[in-house]
Amino acid sequence: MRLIIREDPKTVGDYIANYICRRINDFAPTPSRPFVLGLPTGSSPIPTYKALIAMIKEKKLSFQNVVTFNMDEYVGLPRDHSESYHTFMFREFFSHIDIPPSQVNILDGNAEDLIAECNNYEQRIKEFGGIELFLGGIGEDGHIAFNEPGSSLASRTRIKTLAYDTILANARFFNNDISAVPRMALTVGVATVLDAREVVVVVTGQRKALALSKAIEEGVNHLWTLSALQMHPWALIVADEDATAELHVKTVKYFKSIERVQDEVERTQAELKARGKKAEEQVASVN
Ligand SMILES: N[C@@H]1[C@@H](O)[C@H](O)[C@@H](COP(=O)(O)O)O[C@@H]1O
Repeated sequence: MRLIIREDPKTVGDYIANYICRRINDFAPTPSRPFVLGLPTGSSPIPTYKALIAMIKEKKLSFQNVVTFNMDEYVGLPRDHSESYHTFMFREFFSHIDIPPSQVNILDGNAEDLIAECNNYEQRIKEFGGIELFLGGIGEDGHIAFNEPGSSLASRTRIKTLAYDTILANARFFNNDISAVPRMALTVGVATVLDAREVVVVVTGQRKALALSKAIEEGVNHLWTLSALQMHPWALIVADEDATAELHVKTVKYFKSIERVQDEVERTQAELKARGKKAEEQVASVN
């Protein structure tokens, strides 16, 4: 697992947006081979969405051949409610970009048969060949998507009862009226996230600091479901300085040094490549 630390939520968002932009452009998606991207809601990914919107407007990136799968949705909240995740995604992201709405997948928390809705979601992900990159956020209790403490690390898309802590945390979106926060949600499972070929998680703010330390400094544990990321072969967490408040100084220094060395390696590789190209050109001009 890699941990990248940036100054604040804005620079975290810029880093992740650049990262996703590079991945999608390198993948060079086409209609028959789209880039399949998993997406979260919450306040943490908003700076990433803002930066991606700017890149798409500047034509550095396109979502024409991107298919998205959102992580979760409340059960029983009307789809057009201002706090449904469906409304959130269109308000904060999809309405501002060039993605055809038919390529957006969001769980339907009002489906007549919620179990069938969850199973079909897993099936649809499979039909697209799996998720290439899953972007996630976390709750204060370390939950990824709505995989609350105690969720099976082998879980798949299903109905989940929300933890009281999550209901309290999300009341801020419902005029601080706890009774207005839905009690249940549909969510991809921990295993659904781990199945993605790459996972990137945004963690910002001091209120996420304990969760971050539990997830990366301690063992894999179902009480902090983000920790399951330790089992993933290609996982990246991008955090701001505030979110590192509970980490050991040694941990922060370690991950910062890894980034420095990685930068050096990449610079050297680029220099060698450029030198090789120049030599090739010289040989070609002599011939
Ligand atoms: N189900 C969502 C999570 O997917 C999200 O990561 C979390 C964090 O939200 P915020 O980024 O606003 O702290 O909120 C909810 O619980």
